[in-house]
Amino acid sequence: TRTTRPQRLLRAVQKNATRNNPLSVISAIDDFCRHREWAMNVGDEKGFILDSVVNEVSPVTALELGAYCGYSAVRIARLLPPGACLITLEFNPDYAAIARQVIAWAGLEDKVQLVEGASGDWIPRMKEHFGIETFDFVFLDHWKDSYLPDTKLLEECGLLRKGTVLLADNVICPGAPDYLEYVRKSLSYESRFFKSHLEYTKAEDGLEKSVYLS
Ligand SMILES: CCc1ncnc2c1ncn2[C@@H]1O[C@H](/C=C/CNC(=O)c2cc(-c3ccc(F)cc3)cc(O)c2O)[C@@H](O)[C@H]1O
Ligand SMILES: [Mg+2]
Repeated sequence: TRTTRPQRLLRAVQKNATRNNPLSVISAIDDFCRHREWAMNVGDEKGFILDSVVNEVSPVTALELGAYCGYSAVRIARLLPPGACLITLEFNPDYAAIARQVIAWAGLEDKVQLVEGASGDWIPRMKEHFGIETFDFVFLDHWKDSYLPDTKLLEECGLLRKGTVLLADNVICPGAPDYLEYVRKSLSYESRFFKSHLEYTKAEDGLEKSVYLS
């Protein structure tokens, strides 16, 4: 096929969503993925849980690992208080280009800093490059075997503080067993599982919310 799925997803947003209306962008993507082509966005059911955690934390500094097409960046950024910002790391240039346009269509480019690069390279540079002391909220939704190493890297770089909330997608499907074992056994985290379903399907999945206790 000439176009890629992310390109067709972006076209659906530009066709069906209203500029500067994040909810219409979210709905356009959910409709596209439910009725046209499945894509690995966190989706509406798990997205509702993501929204509730973001609203509870009301983060001033937020980090996302893995932007893909920008769906969860729009879900998170639309809820941020004034002056707050979301940094999202995406190392696939094609996905990054789509995500930038989806975020711009939602009118949220002033609240989102999309960084094109690998999380392992950029996490150590958060302080000197973005002036970030610590993150209030981290959403993990990139390669599932990167969840644990990146969490340990965030700890080592002093980017987590007492009360920082980590929210991880897909802890059942595809699964992140080493990450789950770590946050559930470690005395540095208070962890809780939110049962849900794999986006746009009836398959079991869920989110793990882990509060760093330092
Ligand atoms: C190097 C570190 C690093 N640094 C920066 N960006 C990185 C990165 N590693 C990866 N990325 C980007 O993140 C995104 C990857 C996301 C990976 N997500 C799933 O695999 C997934 C799968 C299913 C599912 C698929 C098929 C099924 F049958 C069932 C379930 C459902 C889900 O919700 C899922 O999130 C892409 O944009 C990568 O370019
Ligand atoms: Mg996911």
